[in-house]
Amino acid sequence: MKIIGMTDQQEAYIGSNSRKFRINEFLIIEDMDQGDILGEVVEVHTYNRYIPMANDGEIIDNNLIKNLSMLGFNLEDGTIYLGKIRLLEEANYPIETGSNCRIPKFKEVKKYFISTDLNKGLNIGVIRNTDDIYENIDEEFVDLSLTLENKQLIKQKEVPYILNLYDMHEYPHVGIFGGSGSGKSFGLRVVLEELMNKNIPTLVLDPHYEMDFSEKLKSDYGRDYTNLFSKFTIGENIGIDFKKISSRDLKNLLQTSSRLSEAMENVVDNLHKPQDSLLTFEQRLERLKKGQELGSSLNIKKEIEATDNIEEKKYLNKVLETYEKLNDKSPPSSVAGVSWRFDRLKKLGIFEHNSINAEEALKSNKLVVIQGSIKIIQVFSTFLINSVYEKRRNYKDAIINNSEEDYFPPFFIITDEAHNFAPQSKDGTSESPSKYILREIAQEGRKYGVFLILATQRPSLLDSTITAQLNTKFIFRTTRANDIQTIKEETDLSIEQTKRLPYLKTGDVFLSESAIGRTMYVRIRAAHTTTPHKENPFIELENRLKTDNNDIMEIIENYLPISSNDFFDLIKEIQEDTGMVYTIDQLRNILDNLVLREQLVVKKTFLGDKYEKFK
Ligand SMILES: Nc1ncnc2c1ncn2[C@@H]1O[C@H](COP(=O)(O)OP(=O)(O)OP(=O)(O)O)[C@@H](O)[C@H]1O
Repeated sequence: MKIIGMTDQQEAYIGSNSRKFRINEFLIIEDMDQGDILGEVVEVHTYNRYIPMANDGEIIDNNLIKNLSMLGFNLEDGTIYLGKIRLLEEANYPIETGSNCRIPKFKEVKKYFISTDLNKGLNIGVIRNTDDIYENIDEEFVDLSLTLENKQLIKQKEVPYILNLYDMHEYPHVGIFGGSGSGKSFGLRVVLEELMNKNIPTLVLDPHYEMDFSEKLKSDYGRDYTNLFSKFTIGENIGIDFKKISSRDLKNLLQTSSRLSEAMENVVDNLHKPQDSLLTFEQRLERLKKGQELGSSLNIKKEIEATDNIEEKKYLNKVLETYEKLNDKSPPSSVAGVSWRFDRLKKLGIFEHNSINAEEALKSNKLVVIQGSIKIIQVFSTFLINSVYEKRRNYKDAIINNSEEDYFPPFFIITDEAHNFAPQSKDGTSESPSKYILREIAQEGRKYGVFLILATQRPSLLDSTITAQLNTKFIFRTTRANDIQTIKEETDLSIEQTKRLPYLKTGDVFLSESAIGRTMYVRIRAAHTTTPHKENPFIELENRLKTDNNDIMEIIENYLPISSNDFFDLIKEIQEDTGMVYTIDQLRNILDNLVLREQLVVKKTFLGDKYEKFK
């Protein structure tokens, strides 16, 4: 392996008669004057003079070919392997043409690959094309994980990629970008497992209901995560204490079913009082509606006079009081709009629970998964994130102000589909309630030890203020031009790497950590746990059909052989025996289906069709 052609202080071309170069592999150039210099292969080509190909002029020009001959390459001898090598650190002078190149030893390059101790980092995967270096790696980095290639679990054979957790104090937030099926959710799962391994309190918003860690991929691979996470579903076992919400929170919550008009927003502002309980708010709303149904103060007063029932009188007096206070500012149509939205919200069960258990789980260093639809998570998470962020902030501020405040730990907030929680503003599109708190954390969370990991298929739709604060980025396969454009602007990916983005294999990722200042080509390790949605839907359908058919066969078997003339009596019999009711057509369909699945055979007789067991 030799340096060929024109060189400069950053780049050089390399050629070999026998060794193929691989993209992203690391090589040492033994520069005759400057000593050993480390570089990374960023482009690879092969050249064969007997099979000339049009080239874009980047590498192979006539000068280069002359140069190759002068350096002793035998051009008559078939293929020459060529590569472009980029130095990790700029050299003082252009690299000497003709210098030899060699594969580095692990200890020579360790500092470029491993930026932290194992116990201070997250074991994310392996650095691609480092198998030569892995051969003499330190013992502590051997067999840290498996990779999953073509559905096979493979022993580690490359240098591990350890994401520097402790450096997040300085470079706090992470973006995970990639198109559909590129391996984003899988990568997120690996990061979450690693955070659980380190007992880092983490709040995960899970609109896909996929973040469960109870099922292991393989019994002897990775630890058991069952006790390290708690899962909550909004409306089922987590919700909002109504007493704690502000009018703004309530407006946001009401928007989940559909947008509030300005008039409706005013109704909420007038109707909601601080410290309202669910009951006091509901009663006030109901009284206003009742007053508006009666139509005027005079009508309400007439009703009061007309009734002898003391309770009824009391109630109507309150109706009158509410009506006189609020009617002017509350058009009945807007009150009705608020009222049905409120009923819908209540039906979600969101006010029947609080978030104390989730906050306690965070305080005991667990990973807390919040599940629900995107819309409901948008609103609920705004409330929850505000609440926990405030607790953490108060605690940290209290230390500075020498005052007392309950301890609340540093924590991560993680979400998939982040562009839904913090969308980039475009004229006329609606904002997400969660955007402002996420933006605030993106800008000042570092001060308080609150970190974001935001995953999205559509980086171009994510709020750009937030994107700009994401210091570490995982970039999986991306094909959309405008997302690639955003990635170009927001990361330090080289032109060659950007060109490769649409072709990356699922699970391969460009990982760019500000702390390192360089982008690595990494394969995400096999996760220790599996997603609950792993079943192929077509296999699910097939299994379902099999079970249905077996169930029905168990019933039908008792009545065989069956003649089509007896269908009517048979239906009655089946109903008496099992309670199942079929029409003649349904029964015929069932039997024909069992024939198709070779559980029955049908014979044509002069008395009609006769169904018998398949032998
Ligand atoms: N690192 C990996 N190693 C092996 N297989 C992987 C890896 N990452 C992803 N896969 C497989 O590829 C498939 C798609 O991955 P994943 O669900 O993570 O995609 P995604 O980018 O999140 O897509 P979407 O945004 O549509 O949910 C999964 O079945 C997963 O098992």
